[in-house]
Amino acid sequence: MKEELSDYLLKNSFLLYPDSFRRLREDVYIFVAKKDSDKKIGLLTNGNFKLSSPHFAEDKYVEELGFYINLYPLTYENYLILKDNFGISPVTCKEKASFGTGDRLGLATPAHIKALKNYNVFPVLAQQSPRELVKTHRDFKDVFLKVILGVLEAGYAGGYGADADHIKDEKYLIEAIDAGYTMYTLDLSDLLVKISDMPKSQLKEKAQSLSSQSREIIDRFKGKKFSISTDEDFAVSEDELYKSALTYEKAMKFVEKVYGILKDRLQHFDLEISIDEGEKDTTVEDHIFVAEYLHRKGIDFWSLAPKFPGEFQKAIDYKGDIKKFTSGLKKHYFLSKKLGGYKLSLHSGSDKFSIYKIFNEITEGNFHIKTSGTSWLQAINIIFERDKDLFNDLYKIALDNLEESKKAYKVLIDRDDFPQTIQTEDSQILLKPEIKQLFHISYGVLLDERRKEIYEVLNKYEEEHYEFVSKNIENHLKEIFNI
Ligand SMILES: O=C(O)[C@@H](O)[C@@H](O)[C@H](O)C(=O)CO
Repeated sequence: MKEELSDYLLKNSFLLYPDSFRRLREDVYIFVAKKDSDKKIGLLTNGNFKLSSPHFAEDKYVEELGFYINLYPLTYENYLILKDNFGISPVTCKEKASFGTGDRLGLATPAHIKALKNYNVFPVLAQQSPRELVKTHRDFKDVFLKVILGVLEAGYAGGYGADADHIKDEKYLIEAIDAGYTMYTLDLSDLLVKISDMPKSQLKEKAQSLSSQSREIIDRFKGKKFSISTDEDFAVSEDELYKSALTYEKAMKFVEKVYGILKDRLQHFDLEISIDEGEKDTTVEDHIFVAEYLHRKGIDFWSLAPKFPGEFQKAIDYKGDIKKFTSGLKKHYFLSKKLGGYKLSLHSGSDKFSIYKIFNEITEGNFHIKTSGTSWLQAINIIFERDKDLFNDLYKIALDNLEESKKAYKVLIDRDDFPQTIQTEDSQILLKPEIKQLFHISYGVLLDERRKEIYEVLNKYEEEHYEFVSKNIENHLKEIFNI
């Protein structure tokens, strides 16, 4: 039947995505088809199941298929009808290992699935932060819908999650809840109290105002010794615990508030606490304070993203001392087991090839890794391959706006690191770390200035784009799982 459908669609100028064609129930088949760059959800039915605003030919009975055919835009309304009938929604994660793939352009989900489905890892496909939404002029619903479309296009019937990433306020939280996200990453970085320049006397004075719960945590853990293995142990410092309490207590109130909202509105969700974008590495005392505080408030979080030793800059490999990273990771993992069953999450996880294996090994496969910009860079790679003029244009725009783009991301590049024009004959040029970072953080301005042109190239070379994205994610996974 797939071939007949494909022929029929072709006659009507639509291209069928063959993997998308599947039976949802006895009398309903679903598929995705595209005309130019416009993708539609198609249904073959016996005439009694419909979505709204049919686009193709309402209730047209097609003799050679033996079904009625309709094509629909994937609107949120249509998603809800599909969801209620066929359970195509994202779900919370029950697996040990999970991997997040942000898709800034809303085009990459089929490619992400192609790579992820071959590994024992739970895919979190709709992962986007408000920072990314603002820069790409999208919203949580749009990200969500593009992922659903990608899931249907790939014919993927497995579980997957949707991560409202780096939530810092209620407005975005509510938008994500309304859209149907399953994972909520609370980014506490803006709420951390800066104590690094406070004199000791002021610290002491401030400590007087800590809540009784914070004091209890300090009393319970101060001076405690933990043994990771026969030759690895660490002790918890009272001074450091005070500093952690002073730094994090305010942020804990935000988590409490958000948790209350999530509990009121949702039956199931995965909650991630992200403290990786703070100014200093997460100490064991920070970790203990945060996890204990939340547990004592009955807040059951799914994962914690500490700031591990070393630099986790966007788009490039880990920078720093791998021994220190390993030792820090061991302590955090030890604590995550000791304090209660949440996993560790690695943010800025794109291209951190030199530490993936260690991360998997030390966490015994209990981890979450987030990537996003690395998939956007594959779009840039395609443009480099297929349209040098556009690529040169994008390079110039990115350079001209570097200072603005740097405001949102911590990177070490400067205007002086870059030549005025780029050697496009050099096929390795996009592997240079500074070039990767430049494009990685410039997506906002590039989409503002050349959105139409970028999407046109990616639509024209869709298969190649998918190939680039899936190979790249596969390279990440191979390294993680040491394959
Ligand atoms: O760019 C963003 O805002 C996000 O994609 C990231 O910060 C995300 O949390 C991440 O770490 C992806 O690598």
